[in-house]
Amino acid sequence: MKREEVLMEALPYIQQFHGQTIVIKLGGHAMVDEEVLMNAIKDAILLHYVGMRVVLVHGGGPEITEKMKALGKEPKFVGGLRITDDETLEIAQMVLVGKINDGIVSLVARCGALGVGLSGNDGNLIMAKKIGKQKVVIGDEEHEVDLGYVGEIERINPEILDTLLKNNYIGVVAPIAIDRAGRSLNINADTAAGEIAVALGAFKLINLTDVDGVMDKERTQVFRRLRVTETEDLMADGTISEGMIPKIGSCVRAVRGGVPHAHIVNGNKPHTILLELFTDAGVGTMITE
Ligand SMILES: Nc1ncnc2c1ncn2[C@@H]1O[C@H](COP(=O)(O)OP(=O)(O)O)[C@@H](O)[C@H]1O
Ligand SMILES: CC(=O)N[C@@H](CCC(=O)OP(=O)(O)O)C(=O)O
Repeated sequence: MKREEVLMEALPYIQQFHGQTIVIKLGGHAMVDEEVLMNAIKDAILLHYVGMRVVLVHGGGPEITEKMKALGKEPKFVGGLRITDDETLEIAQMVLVGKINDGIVSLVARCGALGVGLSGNDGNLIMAKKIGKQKVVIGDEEHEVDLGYVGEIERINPEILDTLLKNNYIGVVAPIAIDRAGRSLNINADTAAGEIAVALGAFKLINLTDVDGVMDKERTQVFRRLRVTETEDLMADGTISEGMIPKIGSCVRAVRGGVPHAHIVNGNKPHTILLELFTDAGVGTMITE
């Protein structure tokens, strides 16, 4: 395709997206490779300059795990959620808020835009309550495990993000929430991104991961478009498993909550966000109601 044709193919999308809000979840694996992260941020900045209101919600699970191990702590998960004691919460806050969030804001600045870093504590952005005890089956026996300082989201107060977006900043959000008593809780970043997309009335939620999208059971083909009911069938027959479950969960929450499209794309390949949004064919999976 000629260069002018590529640009003209993007025009109707640019017109449609202008002034709309987009929430991009940066997956934990992208966080350990600066080049991968930089490519995603460059795409986000292009979206910002074509007039979209951009919010980046990041993970950092692999880095929290690494830091815990370095400090002699063994990471444990129940249903994909990290069991979080006092010390783990401190490590998670250090890694997510102190390191990763700040690092992303710096990269945004290096790419020529202004980012503001927030955790869910800021302006009561993400309010949550402790999940508490969860049932797990070990062998033949059912046990109850207390997840500790892990939160389930009760409410998003998007005013602080709205204020930043209105003033032309890119919002960068770490997955830490605050409870009613003002204590911090660790929350899953996919869930946070879905809830924030709903609360902001976003036009799109993009979830970046390490595969090309939602794939069939044999992992040979990517589904380009899926309806919520189809994702439910793929969950029921085990096609969607492991780390893909919370991603689909947050996409389903988002589209059910009024976000017209949620996308899952490969963050390890350069500029997949732009190719998914600005080309007719797309490159990942688009989920709609
Ligand atoms: N149907 C599916 N299609 C694609 N990937 C799947 C599917 N089911 C499970 N997965 C797994 O989900 C993983 C993505 O989740 P995860 O590793 O948690 O990503 P991230 O760290 O980017 O948040 C993929 O690498 C893949 O192993
Ligand atoms: C409660 C819980 O599990 N919180 C996550 C927060 C980070 C996250 O979600 O990071 P990814 O997107 O990289 O998985 C954790 O501690 O790993």
